[in-house]
Order: sequence, then C-alpha cells, then structure tokens
Amino acid sequence: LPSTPLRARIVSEQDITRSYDYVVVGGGTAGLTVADRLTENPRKTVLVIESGQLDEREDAFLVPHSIGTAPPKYFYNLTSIPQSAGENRTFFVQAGCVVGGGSAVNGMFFDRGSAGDYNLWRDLGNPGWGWDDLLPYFKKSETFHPPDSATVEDFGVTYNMSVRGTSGPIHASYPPFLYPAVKNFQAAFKEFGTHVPYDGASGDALGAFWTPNSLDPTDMIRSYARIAHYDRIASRPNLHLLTGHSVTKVLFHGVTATGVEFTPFGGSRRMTVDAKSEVILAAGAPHTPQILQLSGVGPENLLNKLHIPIVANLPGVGQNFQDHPASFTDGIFVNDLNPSPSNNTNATWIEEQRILYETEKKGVFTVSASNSAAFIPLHQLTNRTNELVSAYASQDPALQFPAGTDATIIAGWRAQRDAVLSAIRSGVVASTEYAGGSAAGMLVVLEKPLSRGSINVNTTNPLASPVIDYGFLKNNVDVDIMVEGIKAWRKLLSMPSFQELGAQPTFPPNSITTDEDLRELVVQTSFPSISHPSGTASMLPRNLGGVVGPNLIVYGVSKLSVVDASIIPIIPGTHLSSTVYAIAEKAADLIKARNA
Ligand SMILES: Cc1cc2nc3c(=O)[nH]c(=O)nc-3n(C[C@H](O)[C@H](O)[C@H](O)COP(=O)(O)OP(=O)(O)OC[C@H]3O[C@@H](n4cnc5c(N)ncnc54)[C@H](O)[C@@H]3O)c2cc1C
Repeated sequence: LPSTPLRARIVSEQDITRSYDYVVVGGGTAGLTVADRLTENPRKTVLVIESGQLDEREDAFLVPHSIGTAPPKYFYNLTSIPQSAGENRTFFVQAGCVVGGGSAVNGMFFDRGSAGDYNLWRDLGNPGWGWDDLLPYFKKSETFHPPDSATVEDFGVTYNMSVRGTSGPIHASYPPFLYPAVKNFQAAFKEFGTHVPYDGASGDALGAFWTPNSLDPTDMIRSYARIAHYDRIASRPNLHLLTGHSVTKVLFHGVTATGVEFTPFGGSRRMTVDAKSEVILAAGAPHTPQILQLSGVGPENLLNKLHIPIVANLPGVGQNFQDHPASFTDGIFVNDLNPSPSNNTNATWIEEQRILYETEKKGVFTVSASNSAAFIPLHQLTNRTNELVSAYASQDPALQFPAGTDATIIAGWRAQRDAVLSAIRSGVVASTEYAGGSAAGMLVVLEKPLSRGSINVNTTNPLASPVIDYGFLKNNVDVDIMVEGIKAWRKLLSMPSFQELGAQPTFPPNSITTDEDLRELVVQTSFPSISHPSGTASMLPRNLGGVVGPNLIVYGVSKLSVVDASIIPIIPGTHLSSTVYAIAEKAADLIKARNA
C-alpha cells in the first residue's frame, strides 16, 4: 500500500477552546475545503466537528480498484421510506460517515456539468452562480494532470488546459490503464450521432467525452478532501478537527447563530462551543436539513408538531430533495476485447495486476470509475422531445405536492420546471447519462428529474435518522424519459462499433418491446439514487422556497450559512464532487469577504 505519512492531527474534547471564529459542521467534501481556505489566514480560528473518524488508509479508500468496498462503519445507516411510485421499495441512502465524507467513499468519477446546468442556477435568482462565475472555482479546486502520451495516442483523449486548474489541492488525472472497449463506447456514440466535446470540463458536457478521476498520479491513490484539505494543512495551529462528534443543533441568540451544541457520535452528553463570526453547515444534503430543523429553522407546521421553538419559519428546509435516478441495463460482448472487466474474476490475472500496482503503480488497480462519459440532451435520444416537454409543461404544480404544501414550494417547482424545460428544449442540458464504458451494460441515469422529495425530522432526537423520501418517479414524465433512455441504449448497442464486439442486450430482454412494458420495468427495477443527494437547503429566492440566498446565508437568521450539496437548486448533469468542491471554494471566498 502507498506509504504517504499520516500527518493528520485531531483534537480531543479537552483541547477545544470556548470559541472559534468559525465552527464548520461536517468535515466532508465541502466542510474541509472551506476550513482549509478560512485557515489560510493565521488570525482566524476554525473548529470542524465531524461525526465520523479518520479512515485508516485502508485499500477501500486509497486504491482506485477498491472503490465501493469501504466497510459499513464508514457509512450512515440511512434508509428511505417506501417509494410509492416505485412499488413501495425502500432504498439504502449512501452517505459517508468519515473525515472527507462523500469524497472518501465515492467512485472517483471527476467531471463537470454543462454551462447550461449552472446558468439555470443563476437565472433562478442567484447572481454570481452561472458557469462563467463558477469556472474559476472549478479551476482553483484542482490540479489537472494531462494523460500520458500513450493514452492520448491510443485512445484519442483530448483536453483543454485553459479550462483546467494547475495548482489546486485535488488531483485530477487519468489512470495509465483503460479497457480497450472504451474506444468502441466513444465511437458508437459518434455513430449514434452525438456531439463529441473536445473537453467536457469546458462547459460543453453534452455528448460523449473523456473525463479524469480524482486520482493523485504520484502514488496512484484517491485524491480526496481528507488528504487535500486536511492532511496537507493539519499542522496549522488555527485549525481544530474534532472527529467522532455530531452537532445536534445550532444555538441562537434571537436570530443570530452563536455556536453549536454537539455530542459524542451516538452518545448523550451535550457540549457547546461558540462561533464568533459564523456557523457553517456542511453536513451534506441528508443531514444539513435535519440540523436546521432541530435548531428551529424550517417549516413552521413541522416544527410546531414536534414542539421545536421556531427561530425562523423557512418552508424550504428539507424540501426540493433531488438525486439522479437510474435504470440498470445489461448485455454481453460476444467478441469481447482483452482485457475486459470480466478479467476481474480471474484470480491469477488480478494477482498479477495487484503486483503491478504495488511495484509500478500501473494496471487495472489504478482504475476506479470509467473515464468515458456520455451525457446526452433529450433531442439526441428521441424524436418525442416536444411531446415530453409539453407533458411536463401542462402539469399543475400544485398536484406535484401533498395538500397543505407551502405556496412558495409550489412556486419554486413551477419556476424550476419552466427553466428546465426551456433548457431541455434548447439542448443546453443533458437529460440522460450513460454510465459505464467498457461493457454492454450501463446505468441509464435521469439527469433532470422533475420529481421532488423531502428530508424531514419526525422526532427531536438528533441521533435518529431523518425521514428520507426521494419522491422517486412521482412525476410520471420522469418514467417516460427513462424509457426513452433505455430504448436509445438498445439502438446504441446496434451501432457498428458495438456490433464489432458482438454486443447483445440481455436486460431488459428483447422480449420487452412496448413502451408500456418498459414503463412497468422502470417502475419495478430502477432506483432513485446514484448517491447524489442535493437540494435540501436550496439556493433560491425565499418566495420560491429557498433556504439560502446567493451569499449562502440562511434566510431569516444571521451568522449561519450552508456550503454543501444541499444548496444545489437544480441537480446538474454530472456527478457531484467537483461541483461541490467549486461551491465550497466560492463559499470560502464569500465568507472571507464578509468577515474581513
Ligand atoms: C457512494 C458514493 C459514490 C459517489 N460517487 C461519485 C463519483 O464517482 N463522482 C462524483 O463526482 N461524485 C460522487 N458521489 C457524490 C459526491 O461524492 C458527493 O456529492 C459529495 O461528496 C457531497 O459533498 P458534501 O460536502 O455535500 O457532503 P459530504 O462529503 O457527505 O460531507 C458531509 C459530512 O458531514 C458529516 N456529518 C453529517 N452530519 C453531521 C453532524 N450532525 N455533525 C457532524 N458531522 C456531520 C458527515 O459524516 C460527512 O463527513 C458519490 C457519493 C457517494 C456517497
């Protein structure tokens, strides 16, 4: 295993001082990024409180090939409520409970959305949050390492250094190993008629393109918030990280946040600490709304029901919950190339590859998620775009929510719906991602769902799980678009470059032909999440159900901000980690500026 020295210093309860300039709640992707940037000023003190522990440099965290194998102790035990539009199935909600949060356990796919994705945020009432505004922060967050010349020559990987970062803390690079069938994936999309962006990170993430991983090419290990934003700076005396402790609520004097209450993870003893300048919430989309609601910031009727004293009535807290639902497809390549993912079941080959990784940092152990991406606008998938867009447009927003839903939430959905439909019509956002690249089976992912879920507390016990409702497939047009995605995948397999490999679909089987039957299959077998929870403290105007404004300060209170994936108002067509780093980099600048 890589032997980078362990540098992290964590503090114990006894080391904590009475007050800090900033208390950051959650030492995950966004929280550690913000804490790093704020402690660049040696006169500012920061305490990060994190429920999880430091990982112990297990392969599961560091070795790309081991993604998805972190033991359960590094995850929260969260399950959704039964999803009524998904045959009442419940789903495990993946959220890392470890220093680094999602960045420690994710699939290391490191891409960005299209300019249209972020411009939707800006145009919904968030000046300063469009693509042009965020690009400098995407760049600031990363150091991009170009692929080696063999990869460029063999696979035709293209990249544009002018949109890449060259000195940021997170390393973005290509593994020195790619499965040969990835070439066929890229070629098949071209034959299908999709656009091929030169670099998907340029704001043009519409089509089939190459994308790096969050991978440090020096050691060929995961690059993530724990190493990049904590180990790297752990010796700063103005930064304290308290692990194994959970924040139970934000403390207020009137409507001014003054600090937090916290407890040993899973324990009952309560302690408090003061924040002189700001309490910064970065507990991730599942937990940030829970903390807000328990602190008295949330929907009035919910708080009243639980006898939680109201600090600010904010109906949007915990609403507008989004993720990327996906359908599973499968198939075979009768004439598969060698090596292929099926080699991973060959013990001899794997042992050779392990040795290759340990000795030369090469081979399949450097591979995490795929390096090819396909994010396709709706009109490239189907000729039913107008019909599907009209079906969404004719829906009554009020009918999307239970009776009694606050009018601002309904108005917010209507505004999002209209903006998304206009973006779909003009083809500036992707509707479907095909995740995979080296096999016939791919995840068909819905990028712009219009179903919305919620995350709410149903008890005042801060250690209980919140009630997680994905709102999965509640909007029937989402199902239609997933069906179009599966039909297009079948067509894709019939393209010459996939036929060269003898591609044959096995699931859904060819016997399922009608849209009606495919709809039924989607309802029965698709799932609500590829671990991209977002939107639960949305950055939107207050009259549209927003929780924070473009300055990320929570409405109705002062000295309290949110900086994690919760603020995303409309989920972008991308995996979320690089976007969360960019949000956090921008958040840090906003916080620094207002507390200078
Ligand atoms: C399994 C998985 C696979 C993924 N794959 C990819 C991928 O391949 N590519 C990609 O780009 N994105 C991927 N993502 C998504 C991406 O990693 C997340 O969107 C991103 O990390 C979220 O960052 P965050 O700061 O909002 O939350 P997190 O990084 O989850 O941070 C929240 C932190 O707060 C802590 N916390 C929670 N409650 C409390 C409390 N009460 N007190 C103190 N601490 C608390 C948590 O323990 C956690 O460390 C994946 C996510 C997961 C979970």
